[in-house]
Amino acid sequence: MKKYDAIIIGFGQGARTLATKLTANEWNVALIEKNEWMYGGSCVNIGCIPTKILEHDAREQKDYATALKRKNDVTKRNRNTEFTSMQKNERVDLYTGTGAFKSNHIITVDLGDKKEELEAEYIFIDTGSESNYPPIEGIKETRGIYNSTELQTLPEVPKNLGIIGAGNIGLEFASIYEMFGSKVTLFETGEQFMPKEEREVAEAVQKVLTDKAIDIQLNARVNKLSNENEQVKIETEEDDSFLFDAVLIATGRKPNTAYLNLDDTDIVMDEKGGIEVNDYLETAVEHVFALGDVRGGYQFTYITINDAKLIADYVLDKGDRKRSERQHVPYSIFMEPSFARVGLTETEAKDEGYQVLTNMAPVSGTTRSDVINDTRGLYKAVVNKETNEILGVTLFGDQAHELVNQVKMAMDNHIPYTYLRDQVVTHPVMSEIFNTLFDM
Ligand SMILES: Cc1cc2nc3c(=O)[nH]c(=O)nc-3n(C[C@H](O)[C@H](O)[C@H](O)COP(=O)(O)OP(=O)(O)OC[C@H]3O[C@@H](n4cnc5c(N)ncnc54)[C@H](O)[C@@H]3O)c2cc1C
Ligand SMILES: NC(=O)c1ccc[n+]([C@@H]2O[C@H](COP(=O)([O-])OP(=O)(O)OC[C@H]3O[C@@H](n4cnc5c(N)ncnc54)[C@H](O)[C@@H]3O)[C@@H](O)[C@H]2O)c1
Repeated sequence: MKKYDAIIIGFGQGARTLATKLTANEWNVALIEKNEWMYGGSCVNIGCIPTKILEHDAREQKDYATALKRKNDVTKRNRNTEFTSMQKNERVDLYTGTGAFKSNHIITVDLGDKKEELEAEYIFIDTGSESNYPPIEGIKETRGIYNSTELQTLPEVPKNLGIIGAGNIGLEFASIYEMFGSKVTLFETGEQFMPKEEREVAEAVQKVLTDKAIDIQLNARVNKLSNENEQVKIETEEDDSFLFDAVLIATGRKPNTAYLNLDDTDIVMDEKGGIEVNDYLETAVEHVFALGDVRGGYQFTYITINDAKLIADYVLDKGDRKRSERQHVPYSIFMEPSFARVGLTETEAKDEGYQVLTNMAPVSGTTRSDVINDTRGLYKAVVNKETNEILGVTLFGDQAHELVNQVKMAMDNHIPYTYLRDQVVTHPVMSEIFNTLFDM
């Protein structure tokens, strides 16, 4: 049996970060990836980068075939870079096969034609997440149903696209495919659109999408999928029926533990199927860690990378960072225009007992909106009345995905809102909106 200092199962962005740090400290590492088209993980191959390329090119009104080709070319190039960076690292053995636990510290790699057993004191699980399919009648056997990975490989844009789930993926894909010419219908079980977000901002998003002729069906419980001729029929509990050329399932992603054989270990799962970890991301088994999507919680590339850095510091004895000390985590939905948030909404802040000041600033009030000829959007801020610290912002409109990081930095460093209110910035840019937004 081959022995290593560490085995990493799954080659996502966290794995790459971790392998680089461990090998720089002279650890010998086995890195196991199940699919040869997934070196670098979801972000590089089927997630962040490919979808943001499509979004960018759709905004630039490129035709779909051209955008698809660019997306595929860049993805291939990035995957090769990921592969080569590990391949040429003399301390890494890259296995293309499926990793599974035989026991707490022994891993079996299924290489197709043979199996190998590997042993290590340290094991890191970075197996990501996979699409979650709700229990809808016909979902498995109906043709024309895709997850986000499959939809973005279609050679042509579906004329009529149904999307089940109006979360991150649902909203991003609705925006992208609408720009490429699809007639999009979104189905969401909830009564409210973007229920966890600031109401005023969610309503502004809903209006922009509706103005684009994206049909948003709320309170819509899809209970049957079937084929009618070459189309997909969606039937809802409310007895409505719809026909589409393609249907995207965007109802969340679940931790990918399917192949790991965790039953033969002492690793403990949480009630949502994520791998339970402590503040240093160590599982119930000593020296076995889980990072990124597979441990449940936030599903963002910057989280898996940050997890990897935290774990590396811990196992290499280079610092004492804890997950609970991680500061504010922002997020963006890359729609057109973009949406972003960090911290609390007004309702959440009040529920937590804060005395708050709030303010909203419409994008139409900025000089930037004249320059770009786009007045759509609304920014909202919530501030702690007692300390002047920012509790949260929800941003919708031009540059939201960039500007949210400015506010995150202010929040992490306890900079009072008055700093953003009074700061001198260049002109005419979107950052100026903070002078107005924080004038409360
Ligand atoms: C369509 C889409 C768009 C997204 N857009 C963004 C975005 O804009 N910004 C953002 O921050 N996040 C985005 N995300 C989320 C982001 O991609 C993930 O949070 C991130 O990639 C998770 O990284 P990870 O390291 O946890 O897992 P992954 O990157 O998924 O890596 C896990 C790897 O493990 C492999 N694997 C699984 N099981 C085994 C096994 N038993 N043996 C060997 N290998 C195995 C898988 O093949 C995979 O390559 C998006 C996701 C999707 C689906
Ligand atoms: N920009 C980004 O950072 C980005 C982009 C895409 C994906 N992601 C990550 O990928 C993960 C998965 O994205 P997602 O959009 O699939 O999940 P999600 O959790 O964001 O949204 C799923 C949506 O589906 C709805 N839903 C669930 N079951 C349903 C049903 N039966 N019928 C109708 N609606 C239903 C939910 O109410 C929810 O609104 C996210 O957690 C996110 O972190 C991030």
